Amino acid sequence: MKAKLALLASGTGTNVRNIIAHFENNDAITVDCVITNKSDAGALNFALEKDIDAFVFSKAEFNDGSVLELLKERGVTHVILAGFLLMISPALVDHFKDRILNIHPALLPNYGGKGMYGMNVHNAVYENKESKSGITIHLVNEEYDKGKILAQFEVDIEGCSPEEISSRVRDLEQQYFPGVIEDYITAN
Ligand SMILES: Nc1nc2c(c(=O)[nH]1)N[C@@H](CN(C=O)c1ccc(C(=O)N[C@@H](CCC(=O)O)C(=O)O)cc1)CN2
Ligand SMILES: NCC(=O)N[C@@H]1O[C@H](COP(=O)([O-])[O-])[C@@H](O)[C@H]1O
Repeated sequence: MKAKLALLASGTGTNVRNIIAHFENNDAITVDCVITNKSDAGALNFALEKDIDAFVFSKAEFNDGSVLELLKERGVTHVILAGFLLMISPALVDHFKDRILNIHPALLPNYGGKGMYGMNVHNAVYENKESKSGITIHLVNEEYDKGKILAQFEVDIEGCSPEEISSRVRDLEQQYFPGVIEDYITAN
């Protein structure tokens, strides 16, 4: 069965851009749409550049069933959280059970949960003088960052500033996230 992805993002969209590029010539797995809660999200521009439908919804609409309805109407099979900063509702988690993937910019279970996003994560890792950081790709359940871990990748961060940590972690995201998505969908 062909897979249709909805990419959810709130920020600059480097992961959205990378995922779109990765699946551009893939007939089995396609990017159906990009959805954001921020009208100024960079992710919107990357979608429009590639003629991929893009939508902006409010936080309320993510929770009142509007986004779920759109996903059903479009026949989306998997939801990819690519720097999405709102809690995914129980209704969405239930409908897409084991079919929502998230990337977290740290080595869970450490440095996860409410408030742990973007530079907040890298600042905390820096303050705790960690020698390593990395990324975690996991299934999404009803809590922040508690779903089944699918993959983790580490990077040395000795002597790095929070900004340098962010850069090294982003490199891991670019290198691994699309492939983990593809492997998971292909195997399940
Ligand atoms: N049901 C789930 N929803 C989401 C998950 C998840 O695992 N289960 N992952 C997050 C992504 N994420 C970490 O990977 C994350 C994103 C945002 C927050 C957070 O604290 N957000 C703030 C609001 C920020 C804003 O509005 O700009 C908050 O909730 O107060 C924590 C973790 C995506 N959704
Ligand atoms: N906890 C969630 C979280 O912090 N996600 C992080 O937001 C960034 C989005 O960047 P992008 O918009 O350039 O893809 C990424 O580093 C991603 O890991």
